[in-house]
Amino acid sequence: MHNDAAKTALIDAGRWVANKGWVPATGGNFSIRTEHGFVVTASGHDKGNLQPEHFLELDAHGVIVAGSGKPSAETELHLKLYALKPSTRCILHTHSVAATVLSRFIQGDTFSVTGYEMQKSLSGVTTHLEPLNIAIFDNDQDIARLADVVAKHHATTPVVHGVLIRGHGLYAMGDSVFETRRHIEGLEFLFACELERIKLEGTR
Ligand SMILES: CSCCC(=O)C(=O)COP(=O)(O)O
Ligand SMILES: [Zn+2]
Repeated sequence: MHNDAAKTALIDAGRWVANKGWVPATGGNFSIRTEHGFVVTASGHDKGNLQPEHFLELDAHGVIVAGSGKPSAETELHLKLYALKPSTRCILHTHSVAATVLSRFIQGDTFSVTGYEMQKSLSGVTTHLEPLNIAIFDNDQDIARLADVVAKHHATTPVVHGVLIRGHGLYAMGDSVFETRRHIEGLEFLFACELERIKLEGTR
């Protein structure tokens, strides 16, 4: 994808996730793999009202080649996820209430669900009968260190659709902007269902 098309797609995605209430208070950051590198949101902007000047262009090594301001504080995690899964073309990071609360409530290192038809919104999933697992990592203000922890985990348990960062939010990934948006929407539906279920019946 060309840089300008990437920015347009991310502006549109930002408006969409903001309308869902998933990027409050400048939370969240977005990126696309382009022909020659990456486009990533600049730090600190309202992700629901992005403008073309709110992006930086990076080369294939993650070095800034165009744009002003600072790249997202979480750029290193985006770059690591692209490196871990080379088919990934778009990463959208969101801060929904459900992802934030559930990732704190779950004490283990995995959000695991079975039995929901919506699991099939995630690429490669063909049945509600098998567990869908999303890894949860403890939040860390040292993003390089957090990215290394994700990479270490990926060596044994590959990251496929995204990861949760505890008390922080969701990183969803996909082979296109459309797929990443579908993964966010599907995962957020599953998070919301699990929160409702836990409220009704506890963790059983
Ligand atoms: C305002 S929420 C704290 C920062 C954060 O987690 C986030 O997603 C936004 O950071 P950025 O540097 O990309 O604006
Ligand atoms: Zn964040």
